[in-house]
Amino acid sequence: MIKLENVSVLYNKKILAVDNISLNIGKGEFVGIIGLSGSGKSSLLKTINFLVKPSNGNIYIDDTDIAPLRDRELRRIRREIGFIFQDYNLVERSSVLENVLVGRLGYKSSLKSFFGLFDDEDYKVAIDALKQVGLEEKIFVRADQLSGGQKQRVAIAKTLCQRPKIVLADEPVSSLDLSSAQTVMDYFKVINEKRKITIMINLHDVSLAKKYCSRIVALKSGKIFFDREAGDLDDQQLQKLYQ
Ligand SMILES: Nc1ncnc2c1ncn2[C@@H]1O[C@H](COP(=O)(O)OP(=O)(O)OP(=O)(O)O)[C@@H](O)[C@H]1O
Repeated sequence: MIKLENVSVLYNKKILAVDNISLNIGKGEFVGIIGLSGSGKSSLLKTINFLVKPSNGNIYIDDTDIAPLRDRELRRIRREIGFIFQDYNLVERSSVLENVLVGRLGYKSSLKSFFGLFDDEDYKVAIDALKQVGLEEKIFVRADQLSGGQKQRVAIAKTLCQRPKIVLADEPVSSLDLSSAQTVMDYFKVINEKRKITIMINLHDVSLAKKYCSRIVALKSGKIFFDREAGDLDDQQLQKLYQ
């Protein structure tokens, strides 16, 4: 479903954030990316949907090489790849529903998107998505009145409105306390299991990665340090990773 072949990301012609990574992620996998700060986790995730262009290598989504795609085709592929940010990426002064509807824009003509015109189907999808993350009662509440954990659940609902096949999440729980982080991770698990959405998630907290992910890819200095099933991790390896 996601295939990376010898992918590198070089910033300003000198900082090699991702160093020749090859990786195959199958449909429905829940993959945690771990590693020290600066090891390239964020750059790796962002290069998968071309938020950051790779300086080398090929990226395939469902066997389609995305590098040669023109705007419209790239937009179609990106619509199927949700991206969740650490800082939620919501419009704070807008309601929960308005924020979630933004996830439908990829399905609208440019004119309808410009005027923010949504139809009954859009509202239905948005409300279903909010139910999925247990926030249907907050639908008319302004985003700035929510807790961090609730904001991240709104971000998940917004992404679900895209009807994604893949969700990439960049440190989505690192600003949250443990209990809110677990609640948010529980929702990732639900969308992975119920909707069969493939998830790649960057996590600082190894215990969360072990608890929720089926596979863990560890990065060190932009390279894969290890790649294994979550159940196979051992403390020695983790010690080496974080040395
Ligand atoms: N836009 C950018 N321009 C220049 N250098 C960058 C840029 N983004 C990241 N870097 C550098 O690339 C390297 C990898 O950063 P990246 O953010 O991918 O790592 P990370 O593992 O996600 O770190 P963190 O856990 O702190 O977010 C670092 O040296 C970082 O300073």
